[in-house]
Amino acid sequence: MRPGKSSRPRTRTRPQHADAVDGFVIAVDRGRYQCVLAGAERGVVGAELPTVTAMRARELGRKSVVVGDRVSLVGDTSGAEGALARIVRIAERRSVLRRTADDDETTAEGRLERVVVANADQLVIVSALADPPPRTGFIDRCLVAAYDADVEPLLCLTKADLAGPEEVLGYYTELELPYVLNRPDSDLGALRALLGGRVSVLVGHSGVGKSTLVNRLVPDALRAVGVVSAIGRGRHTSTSAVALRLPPVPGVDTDPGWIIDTPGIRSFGLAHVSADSLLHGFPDLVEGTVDCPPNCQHTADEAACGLDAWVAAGKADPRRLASYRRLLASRAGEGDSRGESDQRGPGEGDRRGPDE
Ligand SMILES: Nc1nc2c(ncn2[C@@H]2O[C@H](COP(=O)(O)OP(=O)(O)OP(=O)(O)O)[C@@H](O)[C@H]2O)c(=O)[nH]1
Ligand SMILES: [Zn+2]
Repeated sequence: MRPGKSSRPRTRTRPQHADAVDGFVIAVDRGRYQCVLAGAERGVVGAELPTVTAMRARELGRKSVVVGDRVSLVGDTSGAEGALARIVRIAERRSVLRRTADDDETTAEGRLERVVVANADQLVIVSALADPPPRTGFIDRCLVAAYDADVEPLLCLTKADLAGPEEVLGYYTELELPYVLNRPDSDLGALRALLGGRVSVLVGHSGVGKSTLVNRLVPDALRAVGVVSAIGRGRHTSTSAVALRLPPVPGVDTDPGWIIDTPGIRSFGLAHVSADSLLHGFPDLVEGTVDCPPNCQHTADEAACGLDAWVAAGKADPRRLASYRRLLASRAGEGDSRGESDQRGPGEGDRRGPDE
């Protein structure tokens, strides 16, 4: 079952792991990591996507491994039943998305690990146009998380058969936000094209039609092979993010991409995002801050904040400023309520915080 085992040197302290193979982490469940070997990841067409189960090598120390991580694997990477490989290296992450403080406090993994997804290229913000009505506050929060993580946002507006997109799109006119409209009978071609060649994270509130969309994008059969049989093994899994391989588009030779579904993630945390970075989620407001006093927190109680005049002059939608300030306040709350170290260091005690 384990080719070459007897002929290999069995030193446990090989410094470099020259024989390590590259893998892509698609699911995490109770200290076990499901990885797809590089190569298989791109090349496999059809149902079978072989996965390797791995655990963390002790040498990783306290470094976490999350879905989307590119890792180096040693040991038994055959993927055979019962085989266990070891993750010995985590490649530098090109992006990191963190969850909010209140998500998934019930598991040890959830409490310890705030990073949910690494190396995403795109954040697909799924929002219904009706039933439930769109929540721009949620979309704004996701946009901030995306810009902060250097992940491209894509607005996916579902239930377009129930309501038009004009109001939502009107709110975002200044942003030139890429978007797709979805209805039960719509052709997914445009969306698939935007997902091609990338790792895209899907996020959305309950009821917006995210599962419906994921089911249409990735047929059940593919998922059963890719993840359920690999980690489910008949028991309930506590996984909070799962990468799913998109099926190849007939007649198209390019990489169809991956989607990462985030069933347990209600939103993304912004406690680590500075007030100025938060502003990057509101490019329509940025210019309005050029005349702000130094260290302006841009909150409503900053008497000299330039944003009030900017909005009063009709340069931006007042709802956008209100949304920005709500996020500023909630971000401070996230840090406070969970005892997380917030942005204001002890040395800054004489400066008032954003929400006080
Ligand atoms: N009219 C309409 N209904 C839809 C559409 N997409 C999904 N639905 C319905 O909306 C409801 C919620 O869809 P789900 O896919 O379960 O929503 P979800 O976002 O996954 O929500 P959770 O399962 O709670 O996480 C279901 O009754 C779907 O049939 C759509 O495009 N148009
Ligand atoms: Zn200001």
